[in-house]
Amino acid sequence: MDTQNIKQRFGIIGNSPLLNRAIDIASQVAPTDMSVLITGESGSGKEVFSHIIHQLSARKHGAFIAVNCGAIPEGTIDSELFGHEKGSFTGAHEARKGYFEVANGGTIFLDEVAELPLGTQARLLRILESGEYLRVGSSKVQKTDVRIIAATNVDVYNRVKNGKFREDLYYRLNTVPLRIPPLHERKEDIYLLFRKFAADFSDKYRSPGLQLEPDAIQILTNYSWPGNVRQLKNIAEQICVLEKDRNVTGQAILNYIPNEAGSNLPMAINSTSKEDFTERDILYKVLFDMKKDMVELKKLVAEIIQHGGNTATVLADNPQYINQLYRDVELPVGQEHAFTIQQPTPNNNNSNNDYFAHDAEEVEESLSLVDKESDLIKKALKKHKGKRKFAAQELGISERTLYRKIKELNL
Ligand SMILES: Nc1ncnc2c1ncn2[C@@H]1O[C@H](COP(=O)(O)OP(=O)(O)OP(=O)(O)O)[C@@H](O)[C@H]1O
Repeated sequence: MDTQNIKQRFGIIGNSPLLNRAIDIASQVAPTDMSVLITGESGSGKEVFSHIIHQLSARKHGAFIAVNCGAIPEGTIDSELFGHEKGSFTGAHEARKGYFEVANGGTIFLDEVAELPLGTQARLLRILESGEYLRVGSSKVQKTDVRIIAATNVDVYNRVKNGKFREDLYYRLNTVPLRIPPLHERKEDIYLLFRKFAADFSDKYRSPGLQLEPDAIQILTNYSWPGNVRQLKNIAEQICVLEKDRNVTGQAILNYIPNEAGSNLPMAINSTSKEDFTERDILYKVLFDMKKDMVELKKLVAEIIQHGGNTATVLADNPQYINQLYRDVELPVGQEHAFTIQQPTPNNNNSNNDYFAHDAEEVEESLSLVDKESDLIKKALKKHKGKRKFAAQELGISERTLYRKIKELNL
């Protein structure tokens, strides 16, 4: 099947040489049964390519199972992939088939493969080498015939160097590397993709078609698209649904595209929207600090409970809580290092309780952080150009948790 036919069949939009090259490699490797490691930024189309490979292979009538390794908790991943025997761990009331058993004769797509724990990597290597595996809680060797397509948006070799990914597994998976180019390396495809998505969404929502002014096209093309095709699709949908004027100007487009620091967008962003962004930035920072305070407060309360309610001892032993919680507050002389929090009573207005009350207010406000969570995550991802590792660090959560939240919140 030639490149154009593949594009038509799988709904792939784009004409850039880099994209065409990736399609060529996928179609050449598809019938060989070799393992493929697909690399590419978030949202660039790795899963789409895994489907192409499966569908153009002799296994096309077999199962195709996509597993998001980053979203499955470490404690259950072996059982999900390889199955388990009844009673092999608390809660294993029944024996369960794993994906490798279910996909026998087909293909497994292991997305975010770099997130696999080392123990699971050893099991995976065994399957790749001999097709053999053990169910969790069993010593009976099982056999399966599954093709593995793995994908990652991080540099797996870097993980190898840091001892987080097995080198032998890396080479075994990477028999054929397939790189999906990010949108900023195929700018000529951006407008094409936008037009296709906008037309599809106009159909779906029965809204009139969109026309882009030249400056709007230029802005779309110059934007860096850290979330790649997925982000472009989301923005096309938003514009399609929200934009009243179907003749979309550059200024209108700017309302949908995140502001880029050191932006190379061709239009000057007017001063009001710039100010808005700055205010929003400050708000995010405040919310983020409040979330950190919440965590510190929770730790502090837990410590106090563990110490039978002896607040003074806990505070004296843990000055870091006070430093963190009261970093922006000038404490009264003599109380910088330790003070007791008394039970607040309606008439008790002493200075210690003022602090307590002050914090209680903040805690109350910070409850709304649940609603702000998705905004914060988006903001962190934008700030770190879609790099989940750094966004997770900034948010103070693990990369795995961030990954789960992105899926949960449908970001
Ligand atoms: N060239 C393309 N033409 C049309 N649609 C595309 C193209 N590439 C990707 N898409 C669409 O973009 C979205 C994201 O693609 P996909 O899920 O394959 O990305 P991914 O790289 O696997 O993402 P992640 O890193 O989050 O796992 C999907 O809706 C997919 O259909």
